[in-house]
Amino acid sequence: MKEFFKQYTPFYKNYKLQFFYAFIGIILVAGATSGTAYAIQPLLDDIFINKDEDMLYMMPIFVILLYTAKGFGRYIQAYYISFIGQDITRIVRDRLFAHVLTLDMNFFQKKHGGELVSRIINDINRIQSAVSNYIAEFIREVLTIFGLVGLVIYHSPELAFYGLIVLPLAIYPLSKLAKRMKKLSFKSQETNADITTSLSESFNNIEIIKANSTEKIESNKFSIHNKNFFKYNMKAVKTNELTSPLMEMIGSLAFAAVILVGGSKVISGELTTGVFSSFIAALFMLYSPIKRLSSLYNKMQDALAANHRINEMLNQSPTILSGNTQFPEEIKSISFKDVFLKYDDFTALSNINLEAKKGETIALVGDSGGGKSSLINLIIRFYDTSKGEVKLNDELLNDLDIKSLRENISIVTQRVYIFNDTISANIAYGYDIDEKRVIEVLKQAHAYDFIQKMPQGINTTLDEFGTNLSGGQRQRIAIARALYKNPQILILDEATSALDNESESIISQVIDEVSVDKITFIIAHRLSTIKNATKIAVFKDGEIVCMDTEDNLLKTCEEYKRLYNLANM
Ligand SMILES: Nc1ncnc2c1ncn2[C@@H]1O[C@H](COP(=O)(O)OP(=O)(O)OP(=O)(O)O)[C@@H](O)[C@H]1O
Repeated sequence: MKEFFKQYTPFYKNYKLQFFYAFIGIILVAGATSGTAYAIQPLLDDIFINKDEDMLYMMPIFVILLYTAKGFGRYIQAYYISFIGQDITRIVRDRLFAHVLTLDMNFFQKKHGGELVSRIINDINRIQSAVSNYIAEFIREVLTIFGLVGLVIYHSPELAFYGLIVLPLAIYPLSKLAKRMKKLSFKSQETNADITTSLSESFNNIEIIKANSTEKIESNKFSIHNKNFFKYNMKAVKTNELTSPLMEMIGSLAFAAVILVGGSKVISGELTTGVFSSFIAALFMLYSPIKRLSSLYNKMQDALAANHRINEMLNQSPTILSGNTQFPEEIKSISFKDVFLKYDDFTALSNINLEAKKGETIALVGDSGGGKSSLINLIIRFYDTSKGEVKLNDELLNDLDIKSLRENISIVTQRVYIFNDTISANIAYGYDIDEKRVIEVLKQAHAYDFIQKMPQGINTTLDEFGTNLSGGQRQRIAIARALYKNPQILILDEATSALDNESESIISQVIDEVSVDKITFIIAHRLSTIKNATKIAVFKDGEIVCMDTEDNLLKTCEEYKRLYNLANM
C-alpha cells in the first residue's frame, strides 16, 4: 500500500486547488455528521424536557443548515475527487498505452491482445477509485470518527470507555478478511482478463468459427471463463460482506454495555436523557464510518492487485534498442555475416550469409517454417540476431536509429492492415497526405481503376478490416502504401498471393520497375513471381542451402528443384 501511494503521490501536486475544494467538502460532511449527533441533546433536554420555546424555533433552522452544509460538502467533495481520479487514470492509461507500444514484437507475440486490452481498460479503472475516492473517503471517515469520538468522550468519558473498548477486538478478524480479499482480487482480475482474451480471440477469428460451425464450442469455452469470473466475484462478495455483520456483532456488545451502564446512570439521575440519547446516537453513527473504513481497506486490495499488474507491464523495457546513426542517404548494400536467430530456445536461423546490393531483388523461398520471415524480422529489427552481424553499407544495423531505419523500409505482408480512415490516409499512413503522390502510387499498384469507381474516390472511407474490398484490392492498397514513402528497402512477404495471375504479373512488372534504386526482398510461394530475381536464397530448416539465379539453381540445387517441381505439378 505504501508503494502504491509512493507511486501516485507525485501526481497529486497538479491538483492542489481541487484537493482544497474537496477538503472543504470533507470537513463540512464530517462536521455536520458530528453536529447531527450533538443536536439530539438540546432537542431532548431543552425542547422536550425543559420545554424551551426559543429552542423549538432554533433547532429546525439548525437542522436545515446542518443538512444543507452536509449535502453541499458531499457534492463538492464528490465532484473534485472524481475529477482528480479520472484525470490521473487518463494520464496513466495514456502512459501505459504509449509504453506498451514501445515494447518488443516478442512481447506482443506472447501476449494476447485481449489481455492487453483488459489491463489498459479494466485494471486502470480499478485504480481510479483508489487514487482519489478512497483517499477522500478515508480522510472523511477518519475526521468523522474523530468528531464523534470527541463527542462521546465529551458527554461521558466513562461511558465512552465501555462503548469503544471492543474496537480493538475487531482488528484481528478484519485483517484476516482483508488478506483474503487481496488473494481473491488477484484471481478475479485474472479471470476478467481471460474473458476479454476469449472475446477478442473469438471476434478476430469469426470467419473460422462460422466456417467450422464451432459457435457452440467457442461459447462453451467462454462460459467456463465467465463462470470462473462469477465464482471469484462471489467469493469476494462473501468475504467483503462479512465485514458489516462482524462489525455489528462486535458493536452490539458495546451497546449492551453502554445501555447497562448509561441506563443506570440516567435512572440514578447522573445523566440527562438528552445527553444519554446524544451519546447513543454518536456511538451508532461511529460504527458506520468504522465499517466503511474496513470495507475501504478491502476495496483497496483490489486496486493494489490491479496496480501490480499495471506495474508489471510498465516495468518491462524494450530490448530492441535504437542506435543513433541516421539511415544513409543512399543504400549500397545490406549484408548478413554468420547470423543466428533464436526465439527463446528455438533456433530459427543459423549460419546465414547473404549480401544484397542496391538494385538487386533477392527472393527467399523454401518450405513453410524454413526461416524466410525470420530473416525479414531481422532487417526491420523486430528481433535482433543472437549471433553474427547484419550491416547496412558499412554500418551495423543495430547502430542505426530505429525510426529512420523503418522509415526507409516498406513491408507488404499477406495480412493487409487497413485503418478505419479514407483511402488516401491509408496510403499515406504515418505521413502527410499528398494527393498527387497517392494517385501516382495507386496507379503503379494498379489500384486506381477500382478506387476511381468508389463513391468518393480516394476520399472514400474504408472500414477497419477493409471488408468493403476484395482480397486482391486490399493487397493492391498495401502495395501502394509501401510505394508511397519511396523506401530504400522494399520487402514483399507473400504480397501478391491474393492476386490473379494477370494482375500478379502486372504488379511484378511494376515491382521490377520501382526496385532499380532499392534493395528488394521477395518471399513468394508462387515461383513464377520471382523468376526475375537477381538471386534466389533457398531456405531449409533455418539455413540457406543454395543461393543463385533461377537458371543455375535448377541445374545445381536439389532443394530448389524439388520446390520447382512441386510448384509445377
Ligand atoms: N515469434 C516467434 N517465436 C517463436 N518461434 C517462432 C516465431 N516466429 C517464427 N517462429 C518459428 O521459427 C521458424 C521459422 O519461422 P518463419 O516464420 O521464419 O518461417 P517461414 O519460412 O517464413 O514460414 P512461412 O513460409 O510459413 O511463412 C518456425 O519453426 C516458426 O515456428
